[in-house]
Amino acid sequence: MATTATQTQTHEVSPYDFSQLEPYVHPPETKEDLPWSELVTLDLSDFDRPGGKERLAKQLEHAVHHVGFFYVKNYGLTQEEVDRQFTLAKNFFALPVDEKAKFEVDYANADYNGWRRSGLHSSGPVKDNIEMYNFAKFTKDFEGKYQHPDLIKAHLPEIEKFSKALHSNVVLPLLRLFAIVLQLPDEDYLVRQHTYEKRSEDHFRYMLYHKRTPEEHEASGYGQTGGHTDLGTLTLLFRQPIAGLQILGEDGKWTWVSAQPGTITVNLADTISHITGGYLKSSVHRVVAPPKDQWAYDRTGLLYFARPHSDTILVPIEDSPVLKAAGVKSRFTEPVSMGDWVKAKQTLQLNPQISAKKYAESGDGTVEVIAGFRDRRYQ
Ligand SMILES: O=C(O)CCC(=O)C(=O)O
Ligand SMILES: [Fe+2]
Repeated sequence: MATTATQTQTHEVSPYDFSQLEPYVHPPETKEDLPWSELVTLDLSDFDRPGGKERLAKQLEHAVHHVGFFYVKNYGLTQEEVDRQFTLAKNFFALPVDEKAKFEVDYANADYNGWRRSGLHSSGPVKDNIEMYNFAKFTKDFEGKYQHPDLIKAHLPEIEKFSKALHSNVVLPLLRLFAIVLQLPDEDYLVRQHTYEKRSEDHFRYMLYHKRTPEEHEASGYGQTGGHTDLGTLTLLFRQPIAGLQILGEDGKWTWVSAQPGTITVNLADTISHITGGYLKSSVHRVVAPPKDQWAYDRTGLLYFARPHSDTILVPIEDSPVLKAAGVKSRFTEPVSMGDWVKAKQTLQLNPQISAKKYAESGDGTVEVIAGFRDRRYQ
C-alpha cells in the first residue's frame, strides 16, 4: 500500500545520521617523557562569578605577555558536542578525493575556505601530509558562497552552532580579559573589533595530518622547520592526543604542548600583537613529527581562527595605561588594515615559492610582509 511505502521511507535512516557514521576515537597518548610546556589553565566558568574576571585576567597576565599560549576549560560545550565534530571531521576526510575536490580551496584568489588537499607543498624532498576543510563565518557576507558535500550539509546547522559558540563562549570572554590586562576603560573595546556579524575572516577548521612512514619523517626533517606565528587574533585548538605542537620559549627552547582533558589550547596571534605594539605576544610554534609510539596514527584537529573585522586599522590601542607605560609603537610605517595584512601575510603563507624566493633574496632570515613589518623564519 502507498501509505506503507511512505512510512518505510520516513523511517529510513539517512546515511549521514550520526548512528551511521564511523565514530572518531582518540588515539592513545604517548608514553614518552617529553619536555612539556607549563601552561596556565583558565576556568571560564569563573568569568561571571563575583571577582572572576579580575582573577582570570591576573592569571593571564604572564601568559599573554611572555608565553602566548594557555588552556581554557569549562567553555560551555559538552564533550559529546566536541566528539561529534571530530566524527564529522573524520568522516569528511574519508570521503573520496573526487568528492572533496568539488569543494577545493581557491588559493590563487587567496581564498582558503573549502578543502585543501595534502601534498600541495614539499617539506624537504617529501610532500606535506596535511588536509584541511575550512568553514567561513556563518554570516550574510558568506551566505551561499560555499557549497558542501552532503555529509557536511546534513550537519551544517550543528557546525554553525558549534563555531558560533566558540566565538561567543571563548573568543569574546578572552578579549574582555585582555582588555582588563591592558586596563582599558572600555572592557568591550576589543569585542567591538571582533563582532561575529560584521565581516572578518574568522574560520572554523577540520584538519588532518596523515600518518607518515619513518622514511618520510626523516626526509621531511621531522617537521622541525615550520616555526611560525598565526596571522589573526587568537587560535583555538581542541585537545587531541597526538603530540606534535611545540612552542618556542623566551629561552630559545622548544617545548611540547600536552593534551589536557577537557581543554582547548589557545594561542595569541599577530593581530593582537599589532594592536598592542608587540606587548601581547604572538607565539612562535610549529608542528613536528609525533613521538615514535604515535607514528601509527593520523592526527585530527579542530581549530577556530579568530580575526578582527577586515576594516580594523592595526595600530596600538591608545587608551591603555599599560601600553603607554611600556612605550609601545606601531609596528608599521603606514596605516595597515586587517584586510591588507591578511592579504600580505597570506600571499607568503599560501605560496611557498614566493616566500622562499623572498627569504633567499633577503638572506637574513626575515622578509617584509607589509609596511616595514618583517616576519621571521624559525627553525
Ligand atoms: O595542528 C596544530 O597543532 C597547530 C596547527 C597550526 O599551528 C596552524 O594551523 O597554524
Ligand atoms: Fe599555527
